[in-house]
Amino acid sequence: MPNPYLDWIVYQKLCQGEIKLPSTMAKRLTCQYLTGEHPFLRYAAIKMEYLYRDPDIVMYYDVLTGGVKPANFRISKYGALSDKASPTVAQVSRRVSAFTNFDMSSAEPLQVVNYGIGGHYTPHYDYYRPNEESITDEDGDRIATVLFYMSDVAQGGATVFLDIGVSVFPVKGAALVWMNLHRSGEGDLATRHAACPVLLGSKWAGNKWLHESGQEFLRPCGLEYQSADMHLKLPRNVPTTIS
Ligand SMILES: O=C(O)CCC(=O)C(=O)O
Ligand SMILES: [Fe+2]
Repeated sequence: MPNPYLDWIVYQKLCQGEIKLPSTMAKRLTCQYLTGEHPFLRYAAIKMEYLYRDPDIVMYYDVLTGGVKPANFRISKYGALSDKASPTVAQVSRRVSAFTNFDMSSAEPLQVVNYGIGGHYTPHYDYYRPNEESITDEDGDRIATVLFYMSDVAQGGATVFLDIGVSVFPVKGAALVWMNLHRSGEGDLATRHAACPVLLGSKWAGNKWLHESGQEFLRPCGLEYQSADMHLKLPRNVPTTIS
């Protein structure tokens, strides 16, 4: 486990956007317009930007153009919406499949969350740790996370990856996508992440967790297994001076 004191310092620095990626990683990051056969992509190419490689963390811009609005009849801090709930929710799923190319039949319902001032989420993994009970065994683990930013946040509210030193500040209408599992199916320890406190404004986010089942041909599994000490080899981006 990471040193809790250093972890706290790194968290704070990432939340303030003060940790830069090493140039070896920055050089590997590309931007492109996603085009393809899917009707949604033919209608409008999506801008995608790699924010990290292996684990791949990708931002897709303008994927929600006014599509999801919080309902005015029920405002709560948290809600899960199935595709059957409304055509808009089903449309979000279709859009995710258009830009990720993943199969949506094993995905969880869209989880919509609102963080007020001070709202945050402490560091965690989205996949099930070996000692945790899986809620959907038959569909496998959460292979990827799709995090929609449904609002801009005036200040704070970044999504940060503590062990690889990545900060992502919310951009309304964008979706952040990352792979949680190695190709072998084991959880990737480098995906440990947190939501930073909202300092000003409010943050609306939507989570869509994609599961392994149905992706066999879309993302073939690999044979390399994660060794027990793999986390020790992560490219840690711990600041060298602590003030
Ligand atoms: O809202 C965020 O930035 C991250 C949320 C998150 O990690 C989660 O809901 O699992
Ligand atoms: Fe998460």
